[in-house]
Amino acid sequence: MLRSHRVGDVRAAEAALAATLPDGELMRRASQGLADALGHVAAGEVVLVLVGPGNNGGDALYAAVHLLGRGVRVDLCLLDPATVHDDGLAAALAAGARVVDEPSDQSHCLDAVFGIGARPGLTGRAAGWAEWIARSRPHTIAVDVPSGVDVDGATVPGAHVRADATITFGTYKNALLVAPASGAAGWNGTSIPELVDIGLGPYLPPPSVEAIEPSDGHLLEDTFDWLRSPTSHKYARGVVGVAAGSEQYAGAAHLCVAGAQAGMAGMVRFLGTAELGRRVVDRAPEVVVGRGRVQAWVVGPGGGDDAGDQLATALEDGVPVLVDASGLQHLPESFDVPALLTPHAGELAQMLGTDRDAVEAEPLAHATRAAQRWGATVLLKGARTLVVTPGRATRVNLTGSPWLGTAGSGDVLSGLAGSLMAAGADPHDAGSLAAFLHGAASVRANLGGPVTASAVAAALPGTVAAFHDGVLDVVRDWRS
Ligand SMILES: NC(=O)C1=CN([C@@H]2O[C@H](COP(=O)(O)OP(=O)(O)OC[C@H]3O[C@@H](n4cnc5c(N)ncnc54)[C@H](OP(=O)(O)O)[C@@H]3O)[C@@H](O)[C@H]2O)[C@@H](O)CC1
Ligand SMILES: Nc1ncnc2c1ncn2[C@@H]1O[C@H](COP(=O)(O)OP(=O)(O)O)[C@@H](O)[C@H]1O
Repeated sequence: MLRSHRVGDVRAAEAALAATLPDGELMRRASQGLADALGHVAAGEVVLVLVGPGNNGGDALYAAVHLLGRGVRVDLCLLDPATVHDDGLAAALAAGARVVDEPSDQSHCLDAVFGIGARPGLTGRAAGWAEWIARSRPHTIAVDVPSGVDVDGATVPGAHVRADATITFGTYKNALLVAPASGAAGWNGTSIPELVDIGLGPYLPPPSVEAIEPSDGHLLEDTFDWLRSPTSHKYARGVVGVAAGSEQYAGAAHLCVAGAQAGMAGMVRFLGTAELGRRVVDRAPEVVVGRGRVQAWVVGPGGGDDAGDQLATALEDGVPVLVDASGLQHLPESFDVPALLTPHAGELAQMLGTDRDAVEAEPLAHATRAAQRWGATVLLKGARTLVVTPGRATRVNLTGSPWLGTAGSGDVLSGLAGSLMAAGADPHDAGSLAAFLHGAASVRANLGGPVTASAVAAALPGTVAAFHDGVLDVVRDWRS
């Protein structure tokens, strides 16, 4: 699991760790890690270091000393000479760095303007530097976080640096994992921002945000008891009820069922018109049509006018329910059963009475508001799907690629997540595991190119097996 922490928690952990160490040891570790991560910069090349007023600037100044020792040339732009980290500046100057007034034609840049002490949005010279980076495109590495982003809220309310990569210290910060701020951190293809271990681990509280990784396949056995039982049977695995599809969106029934069949449940029960039921069974003969006992419901994907009635009927069963698409327009005041709501940004905006742009600008805040409002788990679909449950660490999904934004892929996701709930996962685990597997399946189906929702569903069983066996390799393809 990748974990990120809020600034206040990082500062408290740093203080507790620093109290056990000689003065300056933490910055020594951070700057050494930073210099190691800059191993690709060759002797003779020029790095421009943008130096702010605090410890973030200090980290970069000491890293510059290592670079200069390797024959790299270092130019320094100081935001304010009066507030710069004095000892760091003296060390860098003694090692051969030179101070320049403004950026010019340097091919490498180290953004050490602000770190976790940042107030969001750059102004004055710092904003000008961010513009220079956007215009001149030096290869830019952000120190700890890209300057100007909102570190905890993971938003980008004003001018900020867009980096090619970020080297962060001790633990991830929310802005590095969660959109839209993560877009400034320089996710590149299959790689992720680099974490330098400075020994913070034992001092950190539970995370604010976490992300499932390919090595977390143990989560399946942790979550689904029957996986370890030699005597398990289809009812032990659970039955998922799918009320999806309509005359207009008949395909949603197939895709949702395909997702559900690729999940952990032992049986899929379909509820819809007789005609739709016949078509579903034609394509998936394992599916049982009609009412009956289920351990979880999926209601709403591709639903028609009867989505509200279907949701009311499902809720009478007293089992966990996943509500998607048109079902989201008929939410009760609150839920008596565990509930997983799976809107995209437009649907969440409608639920909260705001507009899509507002949700996309602040997805974490809006998903959190909805989770609190309905006392439910909210899975906000998007490039960085969020799963928010009151009282739990938010999960962000880091698998997939932009190719996953294709018609019907949300229907596959809801079937899969519902199937995981029927098989015993709570909404938080079901939503986050489903988002992880769904994204990974899309990349495995066709790394670097288009996929259909059907292809994603077809790749799911193999993805589940590889995850379980600990042999998942490439699971994401992001560029920012
Ligand atoms: N703590 C540790 O032990 C370790 C810390 N480490 C490193 O320290 C970094 C945190 O350093 P930091 O606390 O000095 O804050 P930093 O981000 O450099 O900001 C400096 C000051 O800038 C100002 N300011 C902020 N935003 C602004 C804006 N938009 N526009 C204008 N001004 C703005 C604000 O000052 P103010 O204006 O509020 O007086 C702020 O206090 C951390 O990210 C990591 O790199 C590592 O070495 C490991 C050990
Ligand atoms: N840019 C993107 N990068 C990665 N995944 C995306 C992107 N855009 C959308 N997705 C994923 O694709 C799915 C789309 O779901 P949804 O919007 O409900 O589509 P549909 O209604 O057509 O099924 C979600 O799982 C979402 O997280």
